[in-house]
Amino acid sequence: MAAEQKAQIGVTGLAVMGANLARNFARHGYTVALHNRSVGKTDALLAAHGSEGNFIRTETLQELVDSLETPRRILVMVKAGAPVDAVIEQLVPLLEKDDIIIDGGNSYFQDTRRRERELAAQGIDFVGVGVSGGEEGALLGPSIMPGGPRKSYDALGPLLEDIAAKAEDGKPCSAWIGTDGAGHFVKMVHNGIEYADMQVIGEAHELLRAVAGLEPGQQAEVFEQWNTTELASYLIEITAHVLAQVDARTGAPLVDVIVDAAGQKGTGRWTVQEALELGSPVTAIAESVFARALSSAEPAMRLEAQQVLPAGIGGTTEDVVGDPEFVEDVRKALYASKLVSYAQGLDMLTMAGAEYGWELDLATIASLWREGCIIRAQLLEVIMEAYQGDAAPANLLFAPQFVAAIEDALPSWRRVVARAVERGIPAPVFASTLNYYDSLRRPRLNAALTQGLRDYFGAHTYRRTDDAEGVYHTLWSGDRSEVVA
Ligand SMILES: NC(=O)C1=CN([C@@H]2O[C@H](COP(=O)(O)OP(=O)(O)OC[C@H]3O[C@@H](n4cnc5c(N)ncnc54)[C@H](OP(=O)(O)O)[C@@H]3O)[C@@H](O)[C@H]2O)C=CC1
Ligand SMILES: O=C(CO)[C@H](O)[C@H](O)COP(=O)(O)O
Repeated sequence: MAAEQKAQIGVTGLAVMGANLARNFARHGYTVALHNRSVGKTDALLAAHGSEGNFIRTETLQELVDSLETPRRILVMVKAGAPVDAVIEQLVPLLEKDDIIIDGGNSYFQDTRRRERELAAQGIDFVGVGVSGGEEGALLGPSIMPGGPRKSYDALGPLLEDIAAKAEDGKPCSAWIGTDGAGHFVKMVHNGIEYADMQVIGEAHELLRAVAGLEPGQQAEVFEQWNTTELASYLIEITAHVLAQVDARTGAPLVDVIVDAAGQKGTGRWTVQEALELGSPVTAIAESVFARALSSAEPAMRLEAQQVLPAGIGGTTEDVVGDPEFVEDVRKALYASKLVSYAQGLDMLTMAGAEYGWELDLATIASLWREGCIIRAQLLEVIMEAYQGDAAPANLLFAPQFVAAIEDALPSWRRVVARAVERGIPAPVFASTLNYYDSLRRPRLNAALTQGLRDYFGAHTYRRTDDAEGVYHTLWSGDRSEVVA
């Protein structure tokens, strides 16, 4: 390669994601400058894949900066958190006005907002970009959710759209999401939905075994079949693969030798923390985060619980081994629960848009999630259509096609939750999504009594159903007459 040739994009951080994104850019004809803190990863990438395109090897950030055409585009793919700040701190003195730093990791969106503010003051565009698709997606086409200043997308968009996954209609799964941390926020909620999707699939897996008596290998066939229905999605597809996998060491299903303690890196937890701040009821995501915590936080307590806590099962319910009707019930319940968790996540995006001044377009977001990302699913095509046009539903569940789907699934959904409760099989997402659904449609909620109690012990006041304006208090410790507060 000619020494003076400049790269169109630089990537620093060449672990799984950075290396594969760099290769993806190179495969699309871009010259890519490579940098990693420890040079070993750079050399390993070049040794294994250097022939895939034009790469420029650099050892220092100064070399990386010098190898790029201006305005520079530098993709940072290092561990989220302090490493991102460390890299920015080292890069900034080397950059010029209008250069762009792109953070493609799973950064916390408030960090992204802060970084954008700080760098804008120095004339540098900082773009927080959500990237989903894991190792394979990064190489073959991820879903890309860029935030940051709108003008930065003019310089970045064409590159991102080139390497992004393409939906069935040929549209790239990359589009500008909104200012500052909007891209990372949307990726965070994507991951929250990913948690809920995986948790409810896990609940279905447990019920298929405990109630329907299906072993993992048989369940793999069930999931494979479900993947030909409206449940069709990447996570259902790979569930079939994982359940079919036999452990070479023991001959048992691999899933049975994996320790039942789920890890988490933070994006699900952040989604719930932020939902609490916004007052957004993402119950499916919250239950999923807590289910992972319960599985892993206190193993000794779980062991003791198995010894000391009774099941209290009355023996009124029987297994329905191999019963195709129960399997179909689980499938329909899974679809309904999935719809609710998407509805909750999208509602959270609407609330966040209002809070942070982002004009989040739910049709665009659904369109970006159609391919490339972990939650990609046939359903997202339908969700995208539901939000297109002027008559977008206030809640995803109100879209006519989903009202009909839920109506069809409801008897199954209720049977599955009832069966899980009767049998003492945990199904927090199946149950919490059904509770959300029933709460949403119930004319009166028990919140009225909560308000009465709050007024009783803390004079917190309440509003009356027959007076839209007034705020009232009952003199609970006096004569119990009502006064205007
Ligand atoms: N793995 C996945 O499936 C996905 C990951 N992401 C996100 O993408 C980002 C990258 O993920 P992944 O590829 O898995 O890599 P990791 O999150 O494991 O990060 C490893 C990389 O970070 C670098 N690094 C760590 N600390 C520093 C530091 N202080 N200064 C400079 N470089 C540092 C490492 O350099 P060195 O080699 O020198 O140690 C290495 O290149 C993360 O934010 C992750 O959450 C997003 C989507 C999917
Ligand atoms: O962003 C991702 C996929 O979209 C990553 O795979 C993420 O790390 C998954 O989260 P966790 O490790 O908490 O399960």
